[in-house]
Amino acid sequence: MSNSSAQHTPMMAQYWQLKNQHPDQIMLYRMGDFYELFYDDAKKAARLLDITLTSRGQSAGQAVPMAGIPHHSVEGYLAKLVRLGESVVICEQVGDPATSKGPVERQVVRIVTPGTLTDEALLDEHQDSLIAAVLGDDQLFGLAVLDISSGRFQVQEVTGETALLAELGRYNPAELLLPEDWHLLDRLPQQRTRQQRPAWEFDIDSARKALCQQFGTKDLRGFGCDGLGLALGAAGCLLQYAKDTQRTALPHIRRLNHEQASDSVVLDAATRRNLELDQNLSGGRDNTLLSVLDRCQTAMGTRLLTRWLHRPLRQRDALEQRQDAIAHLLTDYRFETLQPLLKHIGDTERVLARVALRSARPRDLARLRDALNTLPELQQALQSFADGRLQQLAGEISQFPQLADTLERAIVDSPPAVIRDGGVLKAGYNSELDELLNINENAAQFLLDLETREKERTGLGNLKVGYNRVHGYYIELPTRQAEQAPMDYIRRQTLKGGERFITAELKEFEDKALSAKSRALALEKQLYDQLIEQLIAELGELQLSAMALAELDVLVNLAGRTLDLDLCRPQFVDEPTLHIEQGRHPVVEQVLTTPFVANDVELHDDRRMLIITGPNMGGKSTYMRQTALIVLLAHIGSFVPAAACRLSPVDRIFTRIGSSDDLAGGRSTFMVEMSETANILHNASEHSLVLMDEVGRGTSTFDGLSLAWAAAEQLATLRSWTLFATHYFELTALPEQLEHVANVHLSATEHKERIVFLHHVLPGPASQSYGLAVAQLAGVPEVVIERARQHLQQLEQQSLEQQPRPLPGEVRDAPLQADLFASAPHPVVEALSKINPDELSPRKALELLYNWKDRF
Ligand SMILES: Nc1ncnc2c1ncn2[C@@H]1O[C@H](COP(=O)(O)OP(=O)(O)OP(=O)(O)O)[C@@H](O)[C@H]1O
Repeated sequence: MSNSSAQHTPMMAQYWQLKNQHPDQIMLYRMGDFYELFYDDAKKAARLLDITLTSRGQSAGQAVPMAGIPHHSVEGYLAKLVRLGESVVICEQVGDPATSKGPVERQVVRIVTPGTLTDEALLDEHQDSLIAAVLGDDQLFGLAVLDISSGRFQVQEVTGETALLAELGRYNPAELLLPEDWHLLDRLPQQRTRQQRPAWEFDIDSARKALCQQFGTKDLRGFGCDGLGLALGAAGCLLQYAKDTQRTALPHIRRLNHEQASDSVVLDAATRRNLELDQNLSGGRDNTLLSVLDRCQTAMGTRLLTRWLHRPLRQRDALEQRQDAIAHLLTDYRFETLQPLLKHIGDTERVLARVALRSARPRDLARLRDALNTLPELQQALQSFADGRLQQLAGEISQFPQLADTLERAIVDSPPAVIRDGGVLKAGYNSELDELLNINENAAQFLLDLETREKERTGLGNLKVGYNRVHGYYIELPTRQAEQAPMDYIRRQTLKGGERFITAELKEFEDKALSAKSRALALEKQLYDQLIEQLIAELGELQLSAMALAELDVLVNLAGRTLDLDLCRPQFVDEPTLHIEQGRHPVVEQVLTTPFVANDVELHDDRRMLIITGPNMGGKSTYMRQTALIVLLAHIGSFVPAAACRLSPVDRIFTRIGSSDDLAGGRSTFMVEMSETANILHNASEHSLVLMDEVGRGTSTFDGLSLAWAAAEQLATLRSWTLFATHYFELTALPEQLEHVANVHLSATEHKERIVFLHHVLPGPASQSYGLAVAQLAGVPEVVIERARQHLQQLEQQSLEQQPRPLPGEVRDAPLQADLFASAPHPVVEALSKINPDELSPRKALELLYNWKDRF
């Protein structure tokens, strides 16, 4: 059904005129107190929102399917639709119903899409809400990312598909814009809301112009973006999309940040996931690095800390500045004076974005008022801090005495949620408004007086003066007294038990009161808009202050956490080093009920790889992950969970941990494992930290062992910092062959036939494997364990006969050990072991031979 088909009613004709411009989005069409949905939109919304599908008369000869949402509860429905990945077009009545002929004029005022949200109710305060655009060929990609709820706008060019996917993994945008018919469409992750845009929207020259216009600059040199091509194309498309959806100017988007991959420690998507930075492996937020580290006072602080964790830095200067600031805040517990002040600052960043979009709510302004009122005290505290970065931040946090004063005078202490019904501005802020409100307030007294007067005049004791929204003011008499109403009473309404009247005097009052009320509301709205304009005039300074406040919050938080979690300051050094004394896993140590066993890591130029062996459950993964987390924390400028730490800067952290199917992407466990390994072997350098956990276990023992061996050899050649945990015992021979490789193992012991894990990392290879002991611990039935034990003995015996274990010092080219676990002994061999040839007749022997020949 569309506008083009046959004759519609005037209302439906108007609807189609707007709907045809947004065929793929759900349209909410304002009609009085409801937002209505029609046709397919109604059917879809009924299904998604579980609301009733009805129909509204007929248009063009057919019933019109319809569903409706009360306007005051639209936010909840919007949130649900957007979370389901839908975009929603909001159509409001803009004409005056009293004066319009035919349907009231309507307009699209806003399009709500998953990536362009700014309403507080639709956003998760602890997570950035991003939209990204991407374009490019097989090799070079332009990527632009916008956070419309803060104004942060970033561009970069990335080389290679893996790097692009890693960046998309880092940003995890709620919505992704792509050129139509883009050849790489299928290779991008499925789950995001994607919008395909016409190719011309990515045009680089037009983008350059639009961006300069947005920022009010001649070129993009000031942002270090002039040399970019594809990234600008992506940014141009993104900006246009943001304007289309918001339908208003975007004054808070004031600059473009050019991100360079070389500034940060690269984390690929798998590493981000494996290290459980802000999401655990089951997708939740508990027991993540962020959950342990974040006690920020403001939501914008939490979001900044999350960004830091996802983008560790390589610039030593910047990191040491942060460390100095944390150390300074720790001295004399200075951070404690700032914490309560920062709490008052709130989420200024998002409040300012709503101010810029002119959608700020009264409570936003109240929060901003509280924040601005806190600044003088905060500044005063900062003045006494003699630290470089803290002083810089203090310089960026301005004070806004005039704005603070205006907001203080203007906004009531606890304003209502919306400006619509008034009650937001304080008495005394504007005399005209006060006067209009006075008329209203005096009305109550006037009516009481009138009632007393009329009772006296008429002698009718049951006379009442009242008000109702439809009929206005009235004088009410019970039916039996209505006959006695004076001549000047004009009948207005008959009720069941009474009559309502109006008098000339009451009518005159009503006109004055009602007009005063609507005039007061209009004036209040106008004054409110003026306030917003005043704030917009200082938006740049306000945004700068908010950014600095968020950083201050993160630093104060890191100082606080240093004390609570017993962290130490890591020291960056030039010579290749990774030295950790008594390192701990910050998350595991929080959840354990038993004491955590701290362990050292000692790597340097002559010792770059550790082959880690030990029983299952021994703590290999924990040891490797804690090392990665310590290195990562050092690279965000934080203190780290260890007694001491010295390290040279790393360029990337790679992890090949655990097994996860990528069924949606059509890749098996082993395929995922090998793709990740390939990525590591292609990209690791001598500055990279590589964690390899049980590589090769996804395939047969021979293949797996050979692959693990070769991968370890290659990493040793690349000289990456490598922690290589394995159950292939053969790999413990590697240190004898390769320089700078060493064995360590996780200790365990047996006590009363039960295994006890000590979790200590000790030099040398593990002495035995304990696999069966762990299985027993896990509750595998005793008969199965016993059977496995017999089988193991048999296998070990055979393996010894076929291939003795390497002697210390013996050098081998490649692993040669038998396929220990893949196969049982051949049945012929088994049968042979059971017969005694001396007892066989020649005929029986020949029979057996024929028999075996037939069967095998
Ligand atoms: N240093 C430690 N101190 C105390 N407990 C630890 C320590 N390391 C690990 N653990 C405990 O042991 C459990 C198993 O650790 P982890 O997963 O690291 O073992 P693993 O050797 O990698 O096992 P698998 O080979 O089966 O993967 C952890 O969940 C934790 O409870």
